[in-house]
Amino acid sequence: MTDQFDLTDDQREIQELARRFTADRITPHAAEWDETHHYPVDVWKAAGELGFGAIYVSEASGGIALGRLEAALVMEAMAYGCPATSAFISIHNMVAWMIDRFGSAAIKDRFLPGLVTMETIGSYCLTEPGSGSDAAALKTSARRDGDDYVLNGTKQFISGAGYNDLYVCMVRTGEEKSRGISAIVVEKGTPGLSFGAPERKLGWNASPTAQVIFEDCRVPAANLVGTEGEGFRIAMAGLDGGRLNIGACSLGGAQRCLDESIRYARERQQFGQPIADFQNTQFTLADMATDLEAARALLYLAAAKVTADAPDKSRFSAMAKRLATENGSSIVDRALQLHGGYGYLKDYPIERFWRDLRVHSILEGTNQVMRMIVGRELTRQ
Ligand SMILES: CCCCCCCC(=O)SCCNC(=O)CCNC(=O)[C@H](O)C(C)(C)COP(=O)(O)OP(=O)(O)OC[C@H]1O[C@@H](n2cnc3c(N)ncnc32)[C@H](O)[C@@H]1OP(=O)(O)O
Repeated sequence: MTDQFDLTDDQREIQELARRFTADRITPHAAEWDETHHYPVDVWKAAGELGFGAIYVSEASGGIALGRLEAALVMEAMAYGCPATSAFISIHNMVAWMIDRFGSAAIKDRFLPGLVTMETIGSYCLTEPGSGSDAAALKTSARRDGDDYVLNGTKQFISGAGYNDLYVCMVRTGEEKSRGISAIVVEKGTPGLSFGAPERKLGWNASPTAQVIFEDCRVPAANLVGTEGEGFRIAMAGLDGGRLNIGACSLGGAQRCLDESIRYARERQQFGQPIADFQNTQFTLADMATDLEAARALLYLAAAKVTADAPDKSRFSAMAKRLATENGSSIVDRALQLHGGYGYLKDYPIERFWRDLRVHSILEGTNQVMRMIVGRELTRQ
């Protein structure tokens, strides 16, 4: 359990704060949000007041300047109630950090105060209809025209599209594949910016997903994050942290399903005894707990490496994301099996976690891309 990990008092404090927030504001409503596809913006604002919108943004920019382990603790705690909500907070934190870490003083002053409090909410726009895993093949163009860039193209699978206020978009400003990409902030309401119809999904219903469409969308050149051509590296650096957070969301969801399974196994009677007394149940629970702790240990180690900016941080982040999301889905699947027919019903929370966690092996880099990152680094001369 997390409690046995050697956390500092400050880390326990933020973990406890996130757990209380989740118990009060997220868990009681998560099933309804899933059912009604509700995007809980009011809950974001309350999370922002606690500093959860800018967990690893510097104090100079108004953030709470904690490390990636603290961020993982918050994501994990929130995902215990609703993985989709927690994952959305993760994306917002990634966007705020990218602006803080790479943005000019002017764009930090302009955009970070709202992002930090979650008065304004940010989206991350990398994927396109024709470029998913091969992100550097993106085509959305940004042509320089005077003091502006003029954007044309479409971004795909964008969380919060149409609802959120700021879109950090990776766009093509040059010919060279990854070095011809820049990052730019586009504000909602900019002429030429529109959104596709909401995607109909298996899960993650509390987080809307749609296309972001640019048609001669004129954006001030001052909105560039970093320098021209730096966008791909900024996008990848953001994902080093984002992938940890998604892994942490899987840990939180899996922990909830393990706890629900233990409770159910003690209560459910079959063949004259609680199913918890059967060796099959005990072995299943034992494996679920072991797989969860193994993934958690690797993820916390990876978080420490990203905080320390260690040379192997990207590899560890990829390994941790892969293990936590795969173990997470497998734990939830076993929880569903242990619940029998009831696990398949919406009367129990398991099926929602099963649907929500499934996408974590796909987004913020498929687990095949995670293996590619690890394999490349291991075999590099
Ligand atoms: C409900 C919704 C369902 C679907 C949701 C989908 C949501 C999303 O879309 S989230 C976005 C997910 N997309 C991804 O994760 C993209 C996956 N792909 C990748 O990560 C990369 O393209 C990857 C790893 C395959 C590498 O690509 P590749 O084109 O070979 O680039 P590569 O040569 O490694 O690197 C190019 C440059 O970036 C730099 N770079 C690479 N990784 C990093 C990093 N982690 N940090 C900093 N710089 C980096 C490299 O050093 C290199 O720099 P330089 O040009 O100076 O040498």
